Amino acid sequence: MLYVLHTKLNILFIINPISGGKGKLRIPDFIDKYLDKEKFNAKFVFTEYVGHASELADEAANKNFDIIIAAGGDGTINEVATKVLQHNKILGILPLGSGNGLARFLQVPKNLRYAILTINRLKTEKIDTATFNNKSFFNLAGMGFDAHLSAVFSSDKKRGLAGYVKLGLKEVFGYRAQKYIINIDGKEISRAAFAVTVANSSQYGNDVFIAPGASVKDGLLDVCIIKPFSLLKLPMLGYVMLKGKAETSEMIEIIKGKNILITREKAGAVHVDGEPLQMGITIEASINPLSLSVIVP
Ligand SMILES: Nc1ncnc2c1ncn2[C@@H]1O[C@H](COP(=O)(O)OP(=O)(O)OP(=O)(O)O)[C@@H](O)[C@H]1O
Repeated sequence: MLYVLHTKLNILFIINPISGGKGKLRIPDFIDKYLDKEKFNAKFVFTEYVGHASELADEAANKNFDIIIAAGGDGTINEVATKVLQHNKILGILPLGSGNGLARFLQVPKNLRYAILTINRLKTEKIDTATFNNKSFFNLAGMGFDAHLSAVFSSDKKRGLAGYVKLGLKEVFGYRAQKYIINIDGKEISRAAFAVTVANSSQYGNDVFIAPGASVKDGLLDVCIIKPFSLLKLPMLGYVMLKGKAETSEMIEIIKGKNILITREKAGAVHVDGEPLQMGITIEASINPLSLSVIVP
């Protein structure tokens, strides 16, 4: 949908200063330089703690903001989009995170100037959103090694891709697969798995594809089961994901569905769009088709 404007739209940029590990103090000036002032009344705010983006987005939606921009990574998008969805507003993305999984799927330009010009054009599309128990997610949610790593990463001072890879390699050595019973639209399977990811979109970020065939417009979730593997095969797993070949690899099983119930051995870590949380033994995931308006190129 393309908007034809008679009055200016109020737009709030919620900027996470720690996303992606790079300084962002000059970002408001940069946005101001390229944003179309004929179309928008803009305000900028920096987040100060975990959960702050969600509070700011809720407050803005309750006031008269039409569009709320998440300037950060998937964690920031999660907080902002959850409130945008609740209030039926429009989400925009400036991909300033470490991985930028959803932004990459939507092909929002990584170049900040082009990403701002994308906002100026104001083309929107509806995308699917999903829930993981009572939490909304937009890119990926999961358990197993992914969740363990996101918990360790969140307490690490260094963000960015290099920090993530370094930590991943360190943590993978001590990690043991767990058993899961997974019910997908009424069909039950039992699997030992290194990780179970429920994907709305296709990648963790940085073009590492766990669900290359996933789409935010198909009304389906992709349940991706990484099977237990010998550490000698770790480079192969990396290769398969970087090449977008997870669907044909013997190391990963992918099943599409709408309503997923996962029962695991013990309660503990999960991740929702890369942010660590604790949940119980059973986790229910479901899809809300074409429920969120997002600015796209
Ligand atoms: N001022 C702040 N200080 C510390 N943490 C913050 C602050 N503002 C936001 N956060 C938290 O930062 C976390 C990481 O944000 P985000 O996911 O956007 O970046 P990232 O992890 O670098 O990128 P990606 O998810 O794309 O890999 C989120 O949990 C968010 O709540």
